[in-house]
Amino acid sequence: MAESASTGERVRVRVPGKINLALCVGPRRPDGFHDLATVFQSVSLADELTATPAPAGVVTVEVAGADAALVGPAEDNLAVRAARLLAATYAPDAGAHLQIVKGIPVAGGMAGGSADAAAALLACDRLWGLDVGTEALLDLAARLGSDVPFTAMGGTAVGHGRGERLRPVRVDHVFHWVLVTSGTGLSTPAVFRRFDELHPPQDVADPQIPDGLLEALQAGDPVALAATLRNDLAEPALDLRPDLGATLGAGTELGALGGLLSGSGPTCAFLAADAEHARALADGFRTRGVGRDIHVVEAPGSIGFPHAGRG
Ligand SMILES: C[C@](O)(CO)[C@H](O)COP(=O)(O)OP(=O)(O)OC[C@H]1O[C@@H](n2ccc(N)nc2=O)[C@H](O)[C@@H]1O
Ligand SMILES: Nc1ncnc2c1ncn2[C@@H]1O[C@H](COP(=O)(O)OP(=O)(O)OP(=O)(O)O)[C@@H](O)[C@H]1O
Repeated sequence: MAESASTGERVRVRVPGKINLALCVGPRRPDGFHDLATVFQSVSLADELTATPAPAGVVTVEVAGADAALVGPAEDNLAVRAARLLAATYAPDAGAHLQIVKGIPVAGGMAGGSADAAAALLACDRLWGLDVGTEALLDLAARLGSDVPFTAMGGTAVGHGRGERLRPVRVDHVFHWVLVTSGTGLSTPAVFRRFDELHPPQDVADPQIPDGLLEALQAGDPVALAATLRNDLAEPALDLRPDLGATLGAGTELGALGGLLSGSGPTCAFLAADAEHARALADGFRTRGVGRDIHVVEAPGSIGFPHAGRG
């Protein structure tokens, strides 16, 4: 988890969004999920969640920030569901007001809702004085969604299972990326469904992390990293949203080292050689009028819970 601070009866948590440097998708499982081999990395684009006390059994949410209008009703908010799940499991009489400031694009493939759920778990655990421990929080996180455990950990991690089985990876180098958001979101279940339509299960191999990816990360070598980036959801996402092909093409033309769809999209992520190159790429996207917002970010964007991973 990113930085958090408590002042009296107020707990504030800053929680980063993520990109998947590799998102390798296996066949659909009987439970409807897909086994993944993925490398998650936090980026320096974050939401902020503040939890304050509320009467017993009451959990409310208020959302502000760029994409606030796109977040659905309070009862569907993943942060509210997270706080209610923590209360139901450990503190039935607890209540909280949650205030979220969105910095992560909504429905952008960057795990914004998942990040807020992770932030709510950590903030309410502190607010209510529970101290349930990292393993228990990660268990609850996995029940809320496949991306929630990683957003609770932050940093860099290899993910297996449906993305909830995590192994943290130590990365001492910073990589520079440009994120190009889209004016219209993409539904994660719809992208996985199109993957199934395009790939009959018998044609889908067990997913593997691309050779050389982790070595490139640990060597701090963006050129080598660019050669290993992979997202198996790009094909179905581009099938649903052919306009994203132009965004990815613009990145190649502007000289990005590599580019890929972030998660299930539609945000596209472009790898730069260094901070100056990232700023130049961002200027290029702005000049061409590509995408909705252009963000220059660093990855990994935060340090996670120490020793939070599970094999
Ligand atoms: C695309 C990624 O963001 C990559 O990290 C994640 O795989 C999606 O994670 P998420 O949004 O937390 O997804 P969940 O809320 O767990 O699941 C939403 C839906 O996505 C599909 N889903 C998700 C994860 C997975 N490993 N296989 C799937 O098929 C399922 O249809 C599921 O009903
Ligand atoms: N706290 C929240 N922040 C943003 N979206 C939320 C939140 N709670 C629920 N949602 C809903 O979840 C849906 C997906 O939004 P989200 O921003 O999490 O997508 P995403 O980044 O594409 O997710 P992922 O990368 O995990 O697949 C949207 O329809 C949104 O209304």
